[in-house]
Amino acid sequence: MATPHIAAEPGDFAPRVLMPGDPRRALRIATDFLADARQVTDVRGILGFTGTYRGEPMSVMASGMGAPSISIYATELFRFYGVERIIRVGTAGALQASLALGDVIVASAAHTDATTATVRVPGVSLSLAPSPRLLVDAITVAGDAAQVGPVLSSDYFYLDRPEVIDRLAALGTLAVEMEAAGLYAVAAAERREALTVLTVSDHIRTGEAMDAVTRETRYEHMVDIAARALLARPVVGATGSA
Ligand SMILES: O=P(O)(O)O[C@H]1O[C@H](CO)[C@@H](O)[C@H]1O
Ligand SMILES: O=c1cc[nH]c(=O)[nH]1
Repeated sequence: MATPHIAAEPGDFAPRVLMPGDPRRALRIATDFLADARQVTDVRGILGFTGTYRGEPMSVMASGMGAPSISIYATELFRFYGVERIIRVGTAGALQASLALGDVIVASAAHTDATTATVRVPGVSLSLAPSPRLLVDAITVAGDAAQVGPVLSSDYFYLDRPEVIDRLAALGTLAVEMEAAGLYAVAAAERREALTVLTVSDHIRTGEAMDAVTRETRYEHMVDIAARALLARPVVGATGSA
């Protein structure tokens, strides 16, 4: 069995998946966090691994960048590989002075300029949000170690729109990234669970930024929160997740 974008067999993925954008971060997370990790797919260089975390099966798979890319992988994992729960573990640019490089954000909602909010129900802009129970689990696990709030999932990495950023920041938006909204829309459509946890890699206000290697490697705190939230409740099936 293979899908157009994943070359794995049935049972190759665990019901719980960590999903960074970067395939190299996926490899590092599998190596650092999972026991007995084995590679299960590498189509287009989008690496996926399955092993165990604290004795429970868990997978790590990259999403690539942007809503179209994560929508493909999340849909195929939910629809064809029995995945029940995905937590994106990504990087983001901070919009608020309260955030510093390396801080962790739990994305309780995702504003977006992508069509993913408006294409599914004509005339309606969907509220794109994580699974409430997964959100509560992550907040409980993180305690004071993460800020919780809305993010902007943008289709644009390079687009100078200070007025948009200012307005979103004034509305309490914590940071900008590119995939949370796409993931939340797919999870709603497939009736599965999803959440996004982010590490601040740069600051839109101050111009501070991690270099590429630090961005790839500084994920321990974020992944620890995400992996423990994934495990917080048993997985009992698509419509009856505990
Ligand atoms: O570090 P990742 O998870 O890829 O996330 C962020 O980094 C990429 C842009 O550099 C986008 O994918 C954005 O969402
Ligand atoms: O999408 C992203 C990710 C990190 N920083 C940004 O400014 N945008």
